[in-house]
Amino acid sequence: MNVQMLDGKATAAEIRRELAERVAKLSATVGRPPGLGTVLVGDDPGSHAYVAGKHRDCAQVGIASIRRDLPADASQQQVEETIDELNADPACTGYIVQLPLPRHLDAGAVLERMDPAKDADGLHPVNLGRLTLGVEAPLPCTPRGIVELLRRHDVPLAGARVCVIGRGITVGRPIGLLLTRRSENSTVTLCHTGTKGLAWHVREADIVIAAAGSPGLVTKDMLRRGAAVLDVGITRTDQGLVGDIHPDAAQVAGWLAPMPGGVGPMTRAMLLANVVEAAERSVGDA
Ligand SMILES: Nc1nc2c(c(=O)[nH]1)N[C@@H](CN(C=O)c1ccc(C(=O)N[C@@H](CCC(=O)O)C(=O)O)cc1)CN2
Repeated sequence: MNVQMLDGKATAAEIRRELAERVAKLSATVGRPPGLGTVLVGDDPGSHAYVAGKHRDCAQVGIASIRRDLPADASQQQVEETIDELNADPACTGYIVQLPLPRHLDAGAVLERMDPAKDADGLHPVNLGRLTLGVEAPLPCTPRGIVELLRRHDVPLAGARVCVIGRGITVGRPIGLLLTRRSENSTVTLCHTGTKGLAWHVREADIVIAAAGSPGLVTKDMLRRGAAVLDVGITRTDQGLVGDIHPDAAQVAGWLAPMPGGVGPMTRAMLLANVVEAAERSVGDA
């Protein structure tokens, strides 16, 4: 089978070029560029790398960066004061709280404290609720990136059977809300560690989205020939990064979003898109 690569790196670069033009227009209209804030708590190397990448992307498209890094032992109160500060900062168009937070912190309370209008990740309960209701809202970055990647590569979505593996807040839970909108019209099955007969569900699917963080979980014998297969799992090992999709899947897949270079770069690009859209909305509201 000749697999078509879903090249997230190239697609994200194209999106950044499109966004840079919109940022230039916004900056001229408003008199200053839109600003993205990040709140990072602790020393997790992966989280540090992702936040650094987000700020590099901002510099590339002309978005201003506001970075708040807190120590691993930061208290709930310290984190919430940082949230209050960003909520009040007019230079901050939107911001994110890098997840996961250290275990001693209440992530739900932190997300709820954000101003929903400044939620660049679409993870505030109000925005997830708006998404559920089908009302305009910033969309969670990875699910939005997945849909954008599939659309820009003409992978058919209407009527497609999608198997999502993983029920996390950033990918597994919200992706079903996006893909079952009338505009996408897919049918989504959400699988997780409690799912019986995972291989059966995967084999039924036209599109498989693996976001379980379980290295090599999906192998070629589980897949329908010609399926679109998206690797969203990232496990850091001594041998480097390992995805949820076994390398042999390329032998039967019709499309493949690899890790690295597939969905990850799209997540970053969609964060920029959310900030630009928030800035455009605020110009419209003024
Ligand atoms: N507040 C949020 N926290 C987290 C999110 C999120 O969307 N919002 N998602 C992930 C981490 N993440 C962005 O924050 C992210 C993950 C992976 C990549 C990426 O580009 N990955 C590379 C490979 C990894 C690497 O090179 O280290 C790739 O797939 O090519 C970008 C962003 C959890 N937390």
